[in-house]
Amino acid sequence: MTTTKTQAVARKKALAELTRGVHAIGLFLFLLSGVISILALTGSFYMLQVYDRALGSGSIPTLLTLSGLAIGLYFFQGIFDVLRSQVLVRFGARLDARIAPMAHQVAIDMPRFGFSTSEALERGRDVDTVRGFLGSQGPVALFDLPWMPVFLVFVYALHPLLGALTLGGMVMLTCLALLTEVLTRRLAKETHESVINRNRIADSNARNSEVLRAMGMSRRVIARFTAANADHLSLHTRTNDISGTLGALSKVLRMIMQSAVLGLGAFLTIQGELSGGAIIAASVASARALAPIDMAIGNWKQVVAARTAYGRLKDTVTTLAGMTTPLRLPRPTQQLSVESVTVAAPDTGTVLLGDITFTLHAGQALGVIGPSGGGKTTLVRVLTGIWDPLRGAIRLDGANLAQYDEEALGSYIGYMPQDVALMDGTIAENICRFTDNVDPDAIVAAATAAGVHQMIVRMPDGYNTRLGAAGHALSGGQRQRIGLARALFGDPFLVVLDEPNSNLDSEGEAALTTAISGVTARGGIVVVIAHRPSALASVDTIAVIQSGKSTAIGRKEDILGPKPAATVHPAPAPSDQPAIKRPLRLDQSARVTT
Ligand SMILES: Nc1ncnc2c1ncn2[C@@H]1O[C@H](COP(=O)(O)OP(=O)(O)OP(=O)(O)O)[C@@H](O)[C@H]1O
Repeated sequence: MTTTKTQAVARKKALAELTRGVHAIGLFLFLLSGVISILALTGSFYMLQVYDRALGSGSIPTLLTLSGLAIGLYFFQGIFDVLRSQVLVRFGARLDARIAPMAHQVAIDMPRFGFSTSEALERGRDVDTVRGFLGSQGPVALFDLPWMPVFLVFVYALHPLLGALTLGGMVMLTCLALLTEVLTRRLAKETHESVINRNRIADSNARNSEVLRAMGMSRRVIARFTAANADHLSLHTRTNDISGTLGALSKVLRMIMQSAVLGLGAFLTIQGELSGGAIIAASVASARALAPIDMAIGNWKQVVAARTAYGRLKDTVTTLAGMTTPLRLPRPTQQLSVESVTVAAPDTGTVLLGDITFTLHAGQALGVIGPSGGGKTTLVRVLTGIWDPLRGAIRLDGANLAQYDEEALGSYIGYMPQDVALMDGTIAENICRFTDNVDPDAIVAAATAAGVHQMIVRMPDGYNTRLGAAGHALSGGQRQRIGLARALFGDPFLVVLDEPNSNLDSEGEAALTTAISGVTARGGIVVVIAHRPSALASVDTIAVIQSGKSTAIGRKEDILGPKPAATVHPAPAPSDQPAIKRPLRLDQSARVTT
């Protein structure tokens, strides 16, 4: 079977899994709604019997029997109503438990592809929207809709003219429901987009809290938020105006209908075509026939929101199912090869890095230098699998990164981003990447390799120090050093460090140099991005990346010149860039050999 076919089958299976039991539960609720609708005729039958039988005969026992029967049936109706809402709520909770992990998986993946965190978190809210809807009156109205003919038939049986009047009312209310759908559909989409836009600004403001305070920017960013919020409110108001107006119109129509049925009933009674009880019975039954449409119009906003959210969740599930889980490949031990790699930004498709080729062998350390915006972090993103290359391949021991199982690949790679934001948890949890049943020695070994063990044990709670959101309980340098320990945890084969010394003091820089040497000594590969030359002390190879190209790559001495005899770390060049000895032009396919 081809990969596309396999993925299509997997998507179908995932969708079937997601909707497993939906048909059975749907059928059960449909039938239950039928029973409830039939029981809802109790009031009408009661009226009919009381007027025509009990009052006619003047029999108290008949009246008592009828009343007792009606009360019993009302109780049954109540029990079935409770049962229906409980089934809906439990079904919502089951759906939530099934989808929430997948929605969260997508939410944490989305920012990698240029989506804002508020857009990403929206996926989590989609689950809440669907679950909330299932617990509301919306689905009750939808399940009652197909049973409206029961009441229509009842009214028709009382008198065809009353049936025709009720049918006319149903048609008018259905037209109103369709009009609500047409008028609010586009607005609902725009309102959703305006919420995301407003939340994106709110999210960005909250993230920059310190900068805003220090530079007195609060008033201006609040104004930006207020403008976005005003857009949202205007759309929200328009949507509510439409659904509110049409909702009120449908209520008025229902009341007119109820009176019209009474009036027509009275007319027919005067004409001697209808009994007194039938007037009330017809009025109650016709009101009940129109109630589901009225309720559907009233809940239309939620219906649209739940439908849209469910559509997005279905996409999420099928997309994730289309991804094949690769076989777990053995830990790489030999080499990293970058073969004619071109990288484009996932959101815009702009090419950021073109045709990069090099090979590193076990025990090698590559320093990547170049001006700001040249494409160094972009290289890091493809080396670590954060972004897929547009063309070319990154291979570890010959296997493309895409062939590795994501979790296994993560354990073969150590990555330290430019801005180290640690996670809410303890230092130990952060270093071991939240691994379950971890060997404490492995945590200490990683901290020791990063030269941060002493710093940690000097803290009052040592490895159990809680870091708070984004690790704000630590200084920038401390975060960077713990980030290095996290990158070194489990002795990964490939260690990629993006400007690992930007916040380090001399002690931290020395520890970094030792850590890099440690990785190469145990047969690992290090790629280190550096603006400050001290990070290059223990690398043997240098690549220069500028304007999205690799303009030079080769042995460190050839690119930077021989190391000055008296200094351990090369002195910074005037531009704060390592001085490059050779002109910035080299064969793109230059291979670094050991
Ligand atoms: N997600 C993205 N979408 C679009 N363009 C991007 C994205 N990320 C980076 N870029 C662009 O790609 C180019 C290279 O960025 P990159 O972060 O790789 O540079 P860099 O060499 O690491 O810079 P610095 O040394 O300042 O960190 C820049 O022009 C940047 O604007």
